[in-house]
Amino acid sequence: MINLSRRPRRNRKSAGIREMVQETTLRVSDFIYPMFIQEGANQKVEVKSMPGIYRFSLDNLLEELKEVTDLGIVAIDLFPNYPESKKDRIASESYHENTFYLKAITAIKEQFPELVIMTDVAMDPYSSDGHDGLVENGKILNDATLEILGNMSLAQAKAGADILGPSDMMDGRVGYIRKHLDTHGFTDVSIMSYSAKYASAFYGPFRDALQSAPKFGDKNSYQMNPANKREALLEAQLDFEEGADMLMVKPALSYLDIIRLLDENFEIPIAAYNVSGEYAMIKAAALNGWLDGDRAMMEVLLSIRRAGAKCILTYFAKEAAMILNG
Ligand SMILES: NCc1[nH]cc(CCC(=O)O)c1CC(=O)O
Ligand SMILES: [Mg+2]
Repeated sequence: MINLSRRPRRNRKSAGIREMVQETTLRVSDFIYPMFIQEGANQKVEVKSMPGIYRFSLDNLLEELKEVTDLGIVAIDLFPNYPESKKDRIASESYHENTFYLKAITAIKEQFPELVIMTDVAMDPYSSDGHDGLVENGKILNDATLEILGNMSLAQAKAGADILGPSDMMDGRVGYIRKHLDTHGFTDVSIMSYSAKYASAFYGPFRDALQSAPKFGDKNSYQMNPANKREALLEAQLDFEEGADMLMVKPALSYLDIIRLLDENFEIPIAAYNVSGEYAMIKAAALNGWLDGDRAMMEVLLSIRRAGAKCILTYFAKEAAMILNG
């Protein structure tokens, strides 16, 4: 026998001990479930590149939400899909009082008053240019976009949103939105800022889901360069100072170091967005029989928590909840 004073395997010798010493845990309430809504009735359309994820009309979404809330999921992030015919340069549909997205928020809140509803603040689903900001001569205008985001935010707050998620990456928008909300009496509406949002290939399936891909160019003049880390600190610092309640890193898996960095530097909750492409990757491999989808899913979610995220926006929310609930 070799004389070893440290045998780490002792802490792995039984299921009980392994559980006892487990450092990071996943809870169903860690998840925010992103969901897609479209206009119409009795619609449930599977997103091709996201098996198991659908675009629902409101009636079917309300049905689905029964299942979602029964699983113990406490929060959703709702994204609208608009037809090309409703889009314009200034995303006017986004703050039109009678638009189906805003009416849906109110209807969901009525039926599920306890459910936390997060909304997306950005122009892209409503923009004929498919960009998150206002386009002029091929350029994305920062300050003119803020005004539109302010209108959109106020409309979503009025509709009943609990948390607004500015995902546009314009400078100064958190402060602008905060002030606009406060001025109109919505001091209780929270902001979860997409603080470090990278220009990523992993948003592909989401843009399929919403038919929201940019009509020209790319998003590199507002979303961050995947090579940069210090810049994430600056973005987070600004959002913190401007009044964000929570900071988000997006995507999650290629940016675990950024999650950790923000968690170590800020005293507000850090969220991570396990994005559409990260979901699609695991689904595709699992459907091919190339890996165990359930195990890969749980491992990935745990890694995001371990890196320091308090909550995780994930399309896996339902499936992971089923496993966690046993
Ligand atoms: N403002 C748009 C927005 N909000 C959330 C996502 C991506 C989410 C995902 O891939 O799951 C995107 C796409 C983009 O920036 O092009
Ligand atoms: Mg910023």
